Amino acid sequence: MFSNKFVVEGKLAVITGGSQGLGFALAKKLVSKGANVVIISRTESKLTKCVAELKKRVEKENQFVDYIAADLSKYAECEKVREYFVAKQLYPDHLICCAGDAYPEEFIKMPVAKIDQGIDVNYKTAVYLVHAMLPLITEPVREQHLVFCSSVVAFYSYYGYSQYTPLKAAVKALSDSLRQELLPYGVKVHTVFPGNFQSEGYAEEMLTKPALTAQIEGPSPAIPADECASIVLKSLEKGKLYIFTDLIGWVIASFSLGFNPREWWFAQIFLSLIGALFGRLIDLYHESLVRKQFNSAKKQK
Ligand SMILES: NC(=O)C1=CN([C@@H]2O[C@H](COP(=O)(O)OP(=O)(O)OC[C@H]3O[C@@H](n4cnc5c(N)ncnc54)[C@H](OP(=O)(O)O)[C@@H]3O)[C@@H](O)[C@H]2O)C=CC1
Ligand SMILES: CCCCCCCCCCCCCCCC(=O)[C@@H](N)CO
Repeated sequence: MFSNKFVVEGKLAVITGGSQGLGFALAKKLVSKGANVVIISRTESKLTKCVAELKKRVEKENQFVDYIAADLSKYAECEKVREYFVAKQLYPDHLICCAGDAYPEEFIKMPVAKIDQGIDVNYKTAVYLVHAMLPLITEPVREQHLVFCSSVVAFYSYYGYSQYTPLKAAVKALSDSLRQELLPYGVKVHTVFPGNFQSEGYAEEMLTKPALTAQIEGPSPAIPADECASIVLKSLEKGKLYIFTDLIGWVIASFSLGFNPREWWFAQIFLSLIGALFGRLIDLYHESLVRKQFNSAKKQK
C-alpha cells in the first residue's frame, strides 16, 4: 500500500467549478474525507444547493463548507476571492481549478463570442485565480497542492475542438511552468487530463458536437463524474503529477512524452516510439474522414 500524498482531513480545499460536474463530485468526496471545502462558481443558486448537499456529508465538529459566487474570468473577482480568505485568516491547502467548458463546433461556424468564452472559462479562470491567490500561496511556506484541469485533447487536438484545445494546452503549459516556479513554496502542482465524463457541461457540449468529433473520440466513452473524481483523488493520493482518467488518454499522452512527468515510464517510452511511427498515420486517417465528409456533403448539395 502506498503512503497517502494528498492528505485532506482537516485541510482546506478550494474548488473552482465546484457547483456541478467534476468539481462538485470532488467536493463531495473531500467533505466525506473530513476536509473543509469552499466551492466557487458564478451561479449562487447552484452553489447554495451544493453547499446544502455538502453539509449533509460533514462528519467532524469543526468541519466547515462554504461557497463564493464569483466570475473567475474577471481578475477583480479573483481578488475578492483572495480577500475572503484574508479576512477569515484562512490559508488554502489545496486549490483545485475545475472551471471550464467546451463548445465543440466547426471553426467556420464558430461565433466570436464562443472564442472569447473559451479563453475566459478555460484559461483565465485558472491563471487569474492562481495569480490573485499568490500572497496566500507563497506565505507561509507549507505543503500545498495546486490542481489544474486540462484535457486529453491538450496532447492531440482534432476536428471540432478549435475553441477549446488551445486553451487546455495553455493550461498544461501554465501548470508545467508553475510546477517549477512554486517548488520553493512547498506547492505540488498536478495537472488532470480527463477523458470524457458525464456532467452538465458534457451534456451541453453534446448539443453542438459534430458527429465526426464524437467518432474520433469514440475510444474515450464518458464515465460518471463520480468515477472520474475517484480516479483523480486516488491519483493525487499516489502523488501523480500528470493524472489521466482513461487508458486512451494515458496512451495519447505517452505518444508525446517530451519533458512531461512520467509514470510506468518504460511502457511510456515504448508507446512514444509507437507514436513516432504511427501517430501521423492516425492523424492522416482522421484527415481522410474530413475529406470524405466534405465531399459527401458537396454531393448532397
Ligand atoms: N466533461 C468532460 O468530458 C471533460 C471535462 N474536462 C474539463 O474538466 C473540468 C470540469 O468539467 P465538467 O465537470 O464537465 O464542467 P461543467 O461544465 O459541468 O462545470 C463547469 C463549472 O465551472 C463553473 N464556471 C464556468 N465558468 C466560470 C467562471 N467564469 N467563473 C467561475 N466558475 C465558472 C460552472 O459554474 P457556473 O456556471 O455557475 O459558473 C461549473 O461549476 C473542466 O475544466 C473541463 O474543461 C476535461 C475533459 C473532459
Ligand atoms: C492508439 C491511439 C488512437 C488515437 C485515436 C484518437 C482518440 C482521441 C480520444 C480523445 C479523447 C478526449 C476526451 C476529452 C474530450 C474533452 O475534453 C471534452 N469532452 C471537453 O469536455
